[in-house]
Amino acid sequence: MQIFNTPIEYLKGVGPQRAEVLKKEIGVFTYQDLLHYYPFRYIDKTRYYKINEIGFDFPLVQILVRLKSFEVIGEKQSKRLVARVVDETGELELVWFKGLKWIEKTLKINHLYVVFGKPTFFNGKPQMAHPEMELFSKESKERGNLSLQPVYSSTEKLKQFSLDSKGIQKLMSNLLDTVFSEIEEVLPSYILEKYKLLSRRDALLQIHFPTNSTVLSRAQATLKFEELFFIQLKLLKIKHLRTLKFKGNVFATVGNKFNYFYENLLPFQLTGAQKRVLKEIRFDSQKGIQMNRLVQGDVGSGKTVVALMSMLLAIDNGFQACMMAPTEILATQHYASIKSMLPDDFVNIALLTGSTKKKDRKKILEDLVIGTLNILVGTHALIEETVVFKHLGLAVIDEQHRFGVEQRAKLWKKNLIPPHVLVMTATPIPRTLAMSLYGDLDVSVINELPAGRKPIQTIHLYENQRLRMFGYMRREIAKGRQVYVVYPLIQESAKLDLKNLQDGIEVLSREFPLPQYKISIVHGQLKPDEKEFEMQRFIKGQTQIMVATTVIEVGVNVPNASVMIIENAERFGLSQLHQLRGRVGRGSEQSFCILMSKDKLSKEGKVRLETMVKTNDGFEISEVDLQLRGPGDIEGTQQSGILDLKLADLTQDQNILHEARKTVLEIMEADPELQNAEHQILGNFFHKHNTGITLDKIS
Ligand SMILES: Nc1ncnc2c1ncn2[C@@H]1O[C@H](COP(=O)(O)OP(=O)(O)OP(=O)(O)O)[C@@H](O)[C@H]1O
Repeated sequence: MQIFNTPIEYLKGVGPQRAEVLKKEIGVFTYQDLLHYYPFRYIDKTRYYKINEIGFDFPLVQILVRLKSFEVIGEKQSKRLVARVVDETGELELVWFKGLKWIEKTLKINHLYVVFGKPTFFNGKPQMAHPEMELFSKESKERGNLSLQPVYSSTEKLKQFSLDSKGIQKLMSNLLDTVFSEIEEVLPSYILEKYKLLSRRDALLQIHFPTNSTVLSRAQATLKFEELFFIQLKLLKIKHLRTLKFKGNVFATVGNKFNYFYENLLPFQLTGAQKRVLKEIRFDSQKGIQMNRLVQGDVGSGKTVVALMSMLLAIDNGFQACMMAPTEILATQHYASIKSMLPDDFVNIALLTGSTKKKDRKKILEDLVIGTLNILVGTHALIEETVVFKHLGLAVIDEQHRFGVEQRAKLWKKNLIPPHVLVMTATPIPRTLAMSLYGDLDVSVINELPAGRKPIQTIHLYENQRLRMFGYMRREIAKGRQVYVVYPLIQESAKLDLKNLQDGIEVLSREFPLPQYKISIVHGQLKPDEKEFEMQRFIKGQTQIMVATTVIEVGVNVPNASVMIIENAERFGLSQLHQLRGRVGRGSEQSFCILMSKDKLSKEGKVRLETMVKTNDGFEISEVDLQLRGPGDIEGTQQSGILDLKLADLTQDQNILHEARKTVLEIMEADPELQNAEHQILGNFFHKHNTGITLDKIS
């Protein structure tokens, strides 16, 4: 095993200088790092193309040509090296914009070259920019036998040390010579057989030196499976260790508060999905095992009431509960909506945020320690050291996936027996991401909207159709409804944001003048109490229009609002648009979402707006979002470690992820300690590669 940790300078063909560049440029420090430096594509080398075959939109090709001439032309930015190459059918231009000096030095007139690249047409002539090229030699003829030529990504700096794709491949060949016999299997053989995976040795060999495309696909599938399998194993192992280490508070009874609320106070019938999720929570919380559950529900699906009833359950069993929200506005909103559902002296409930006054804060903390405070709602202020509960039984985190495994663990530090944890997310997360990001949690889904909701109608309008937008606003306000108008927040320029907003307000105030119409304005530059004041005016129905930057994005609940207008909608991400739209359609009347955009949209911007018009389904939207942006840009993924994926791609490899997770679940069910003979191999891998999972880490 240790051989894989050998520093890369010891590999034949590397040495100290190249080692430095490999480390700096592509993070390759050890043999192992290089072994997992996979090609990012393969060139079909079964043939050489002729220049006169090259057409528009051609794939990567390999051609055999003679170099006739080259020269550096242009100034500054447009400075480039242009080379003229020919074969018996025609002439082609090769162009480089970077690394000119280096390339110029290596080119040899009248020699034969093998050139790879993606051809295009420029000014009517075939051209190839930044091609890879090597002198034609006996060796390249032989390597031509490899029908699929791997391409490794390289950098200008690496190339200066002859580590272009070919150079890296040479190192790979040396590496495999050295370590091949040491590569050990990591997956049990029954899994390899079941999924027709290659042995690990073959997979690693084939991914770097593929014999043909069929074997290559199997090699890729094998390594992807392995990668995703071990992430899942890690997550589910955390979960298992947690159950071993922590007893859970037992919520044995469904008591008076819960029942009274359900029978007398609940203003509507729970949906089937809400009931099911509550049942799951009740079942979990009476087992004596700490609950860690994710409740996923689309916007407006009624998560707050589920959270509240779970908290009542905790209180009925002699515990306290807390609810944590990512922003002050949201925490305040949760606090207000919970209070509004309960009579005054039903439970003791308080709000704690960064702007709670010193005196109030002191009283809250005292009540918390002696246990007279039942529910504490707040922001991240709740996990500060000074906040001490007498007996915290349940923590609800309304988190919009801002918390990863480790952050959640912070909450548990507060208690000998950690509280049950309920994570609520409104933005639907694509299934694959949810599995990876929250793989250690049990998942409940509220997949049903309250009865009587009409699907929101979404309309996309361009600037020259603004009058129609005013029309919608007037009509709805005349019916007694309220309207949101939202402007994007351009983080880099708070001033510009404000200007945008102010211009918008000016126009709106002209169209909707006082005293008939009243407008609330909320933006990031206001103090918390000013924001709160403006929000309250709108919530209470004293104003009909709420103009805001995206501060209202999540969680605001004004059922009477029926129009959501989003200005510069093309600037928003899909999940944000969906969240914003979710602020309307929360009552029983027909609601509208109007997406205002500029005329010229990018391709992606167009897809986003079309998707919004087409569907109201948050899960569908999140899948499109994942495809457009990739997992890296989706909030929360940073902390999860799933971005370190070397090969697997969460968008394309959903099936593999699914199967990997299923396999791990079966293993953890049957043999959680990984002691069976067939699973020892997994235990070994786990310990050797230490994935960072120890009891300390999760305590
Ligand atoms: N079963 C139900 N029947 C009717 N109305 C309901 C039901 N459950 C919740 N509601 C109402 O629907 C609205 C949305 O509920 P809630 O605020 O809990 O949604 P949410 O899931 O938190 O959504 P978001 O993430 O968008 O804030 C509220 O006005 C709430 O009172």
